[in-house]
Amino acid sequence: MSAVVLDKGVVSQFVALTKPRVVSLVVFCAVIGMFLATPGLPAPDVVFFATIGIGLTAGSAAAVNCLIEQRIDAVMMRTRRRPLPSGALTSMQTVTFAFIVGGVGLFLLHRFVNPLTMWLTFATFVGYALIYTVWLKPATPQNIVIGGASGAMPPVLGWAAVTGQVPVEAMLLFLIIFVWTPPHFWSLALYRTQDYARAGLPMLPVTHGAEYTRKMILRYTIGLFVVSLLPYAFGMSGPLYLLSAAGLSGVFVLRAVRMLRHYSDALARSTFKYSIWYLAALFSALLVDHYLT
Ligand code: HEM
Ligand SMILES: CC(C)=CCC/C(C)=C/CC/C(C)=C/COP(=O)(O)OP(=O)(O)O
Repeated sequence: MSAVVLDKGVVSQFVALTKPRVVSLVVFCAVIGMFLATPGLPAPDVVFFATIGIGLTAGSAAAVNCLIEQRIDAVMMRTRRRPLPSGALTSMQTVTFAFIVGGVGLFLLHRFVNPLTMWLTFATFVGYALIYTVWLKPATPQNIVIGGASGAMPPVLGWAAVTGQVPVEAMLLFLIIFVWTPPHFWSLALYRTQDYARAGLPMLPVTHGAEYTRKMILRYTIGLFVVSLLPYAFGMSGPLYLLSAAGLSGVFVLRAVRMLRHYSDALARSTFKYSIWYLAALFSALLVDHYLT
């Protein structure tokens, strides 16, 4: 048994279950929320336990998603090599892992951070691992718009961890990720449409076609342009952030325009990658602005 547990290949399969790259950005946004929540520096122990607790719970949510979607993952080119469809891990191993990792995460939040953060993180877990995965994803092309609410929670969790409250500033950051999620996901869905069609999932390009999806991406990036300026409008950030947000969001809008006019899978793929750098850079700008201006 211990030989199996210590096997390096098995460990990397468990790590893969947690969707580590997605969770890294989730945790990054939560940590930025922690630093923005206070004029000085947040207590190091709170930052430490909140980061680990939110990261573990998010990883557990991703593992539950992998468990529930293993049959779907098996028919999509992008996901068929994941630990469950490839047979590297069993459902039982995944349930046990998700239960332990999520349980430890929530325990740390309750014991060393505060109960509000634990409950909000638990609600985020339920929102993604159950409501989005089981109910919304197979039911409606608006799945990621509604489900995006749980993906938008990380800065709120960070803020709650440090202050025990969820003020309007935290909700502005929620709004930014909420409006960012559709162009993030639909850019990928455009060049993965065949995958989603084969899996029978009602993603927007499958149900409404590529051109409609590209129009919606443009609308959301314009919305994101406006929403990304709100931290400045609300006096939460200064001119350094304003310039960064306008530049980053402007490039996103231009990319959406280009995708609408001259579509190629390569452009959609690079726009998807841009969406990830966009969020990381926007949140970094919030942080730099917070301490420098
Ligand atoms: C409901 C909301 C969301 C949906 C439906 C969604 C969908 C996706 C999908 C399908 C992928 C490709 C994953 C893969 O190839 O394994 C992806 C990648 C990614 N997502 Fe999202 N996403 C959402 C929210 C978020 C949020 C909130 C963040 C971070 C704050 C995020 C960060 C990332 C990152 C960093 C990647 C790249 C992973 C890699 O390079 O392997 N996503 N997303
Ligand atoms: C508890 C907590 C803080 C949770 C954070 C919420 C979270 C994990 C948000 C990210 C959402 C995500 C990984 C979407 C992938 O979509 P998908 O599952 O449809 O993608 P797939 O096709 O690659 O499985």
